[in-house]
Amino acid sequence: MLTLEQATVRFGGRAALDAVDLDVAEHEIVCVLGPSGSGKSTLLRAVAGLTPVDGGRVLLDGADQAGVPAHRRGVGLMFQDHQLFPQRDVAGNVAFGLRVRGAARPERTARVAELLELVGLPGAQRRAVAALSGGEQQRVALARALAPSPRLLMLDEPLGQLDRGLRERLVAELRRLFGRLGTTVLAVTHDQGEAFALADRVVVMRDGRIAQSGTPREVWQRPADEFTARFLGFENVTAATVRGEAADTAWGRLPVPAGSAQGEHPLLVRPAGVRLTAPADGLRCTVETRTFRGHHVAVRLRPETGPPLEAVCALRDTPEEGAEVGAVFTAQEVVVLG
Ligand SMILES: Nc1ncnc2c1ncn2[C@@H]1O[C@H](COP(=O)(O)OP(=O)(O)OP(=O)(O)O)[C@@H](O)[C@H]1O
Repeated sequence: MLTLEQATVRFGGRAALDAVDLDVAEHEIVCVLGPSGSGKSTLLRAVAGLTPVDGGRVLLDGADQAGVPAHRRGVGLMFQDHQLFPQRDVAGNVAFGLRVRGAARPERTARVAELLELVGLPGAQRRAVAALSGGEQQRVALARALAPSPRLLMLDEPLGQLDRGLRERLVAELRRLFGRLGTTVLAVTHDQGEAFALADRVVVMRDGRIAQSGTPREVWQRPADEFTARFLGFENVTAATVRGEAADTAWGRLPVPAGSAQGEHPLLVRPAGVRLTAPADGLRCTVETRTFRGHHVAVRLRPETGPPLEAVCALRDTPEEGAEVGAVFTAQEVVVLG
């Protein structure tokens, strides 16, 4: 339903969006992920019609949007800081887009009630927005964006201001809600957890280009390159020379899955692929730090050769800080990167 063809936006000669091709299907939830300045907001603004494209095309349902102003594109926008109208009550905020569209009062009243029910704030019509919690304000902003039934809903860091626990809850709620409504969503976030929990498809951006696009599982399991792997928080990345099902690296010779690309490539070992043994049975390492993460412990190792390694251990198997251990690598958790 949304197509970008070679979409380009330049600011003073520099491309913030650089010949981007992207398709979003009806009912799909796509999350654009990337570091600060990678062009995520520019992408949203170009689709919304708030920033004109300098090259390429934006199509909605097959129609080129060149020259179509933002308010005629039929897209809903929800920004990071909600931008609720503080002088209006909840109903006044939710009804805003409906009023702009000229909906009659009975229709507005019914729609506002329906939406507040949907976002989990039934009966909140007359409450003052200033008196709402951050999570409640976020729900009101969402109801307001959904009110005119946009064909495409765009969210820019929708949960940016909220604390982690609330974000995790809301993200699960949002996914269920969008699924039920069949909403097509293009969301932007720099938070991987949020993107992976919300999206059917994740698009990773770097310097105005798409570095990788795939299902959360695909991107997580097979990051396309070193940039994406590091951006996702993987630290066990090193240069490697791959021959057959083995790779020579600074950590010694590692097993790699059959069919891996051959020759010189960066190589990623997921932390689950680093198993701890007796020092003599693997790469000798010193345990530097241990970080408790609920059901497991992240262990940072200083190997006798090569960069630091991150491993995960079960709570009861965790070695002491300062202990000498051996590291053994599991081929299934090794990814030869592009
Ligand atoms: N109006 C503007 N004028 C000049 N440069 C701009 C403008 N808007 C964005 N840029 C530049 O374009 C690049 C991409 O910015 P953009 O806001 O799209 O990135 P982002 O990925 O959304 O970043 P963040 O996560 O920090 O919001 C940046 O280098 C930014 O400085």
